[in-house]
Amino acid sequence: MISEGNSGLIASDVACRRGGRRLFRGLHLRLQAGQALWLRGPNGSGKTSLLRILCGLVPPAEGEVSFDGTPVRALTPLQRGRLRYIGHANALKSELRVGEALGFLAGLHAEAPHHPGALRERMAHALEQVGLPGKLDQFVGTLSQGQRRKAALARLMLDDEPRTWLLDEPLEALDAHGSARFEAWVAVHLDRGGSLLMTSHVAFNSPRILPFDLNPVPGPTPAPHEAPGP
Ligand SMILES: Nc1ncnc2c1ncn2[C@@H]1O[C@H](COP(=O)(O)OP(=O)(O)OP(=O)(O)O)[C@@H](O)[C@H]1O
Repeated sequence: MISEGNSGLIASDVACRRGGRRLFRGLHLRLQAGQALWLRGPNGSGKTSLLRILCGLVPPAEGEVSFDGTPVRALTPLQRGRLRYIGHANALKSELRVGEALGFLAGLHAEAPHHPGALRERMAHALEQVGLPGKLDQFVGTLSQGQRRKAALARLMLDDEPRTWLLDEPLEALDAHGSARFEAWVAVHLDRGGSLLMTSHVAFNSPRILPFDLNPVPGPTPAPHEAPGP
């Protein structure tokens, strides 16, 4: 049964403006436990902007977004911790070792402090799952692009409870084996009651990730001198 407390991510009548131009409007979306959506649209149509609106990083120009019944911009840190956003940037500092960078991210949303030994073991296991065994003590800056992407995705393996994943181009820079692994994790994640909204310009096979097309509003492109917005 769906109650406010597990209603998932809901966008109602959302519009987005960037750089003085309306990208989309009237967007309705619902993402519940066990569901996965593939957000599709041409370059510049607003997919990244929508992901950032959905996780509360930027407000929509119109409309509302809620997560389990709470407006997404008013989520407590604990509630926000149930949303996992991974953008184009991997949020792993080059000068840190992989284990330090992942440990920092894991600590950000932890409901209780991790025991350092247990966390190290879990991170090592997560890295094995993404195909980076033994990389815990390697500096992030020495990883290849694909390895960095895999390390960022390893963050998703550190959660006890299934979360709502908002992933911007998770397959970017992954090899065929990495993509296949990703699809396998998604299947397990959905079976556990997690959910996923992802963008991808790379084709993939998972029939469980249903297409969701972002229909841009036709209109003039902004003047090149226009200052970027927040
Ligand atoms: N901070 C900003 N200030 C001004 N304009 C922005 C800003 N962020 C994005 N835009 C503009 O908004 C539009 C949509 O960008 P966005 O990154 O959301 O598109 P996208 O669909 O994710 O594109 P891609 O497929 O290339 O990743 C682009 O025209 C971009 O230039």
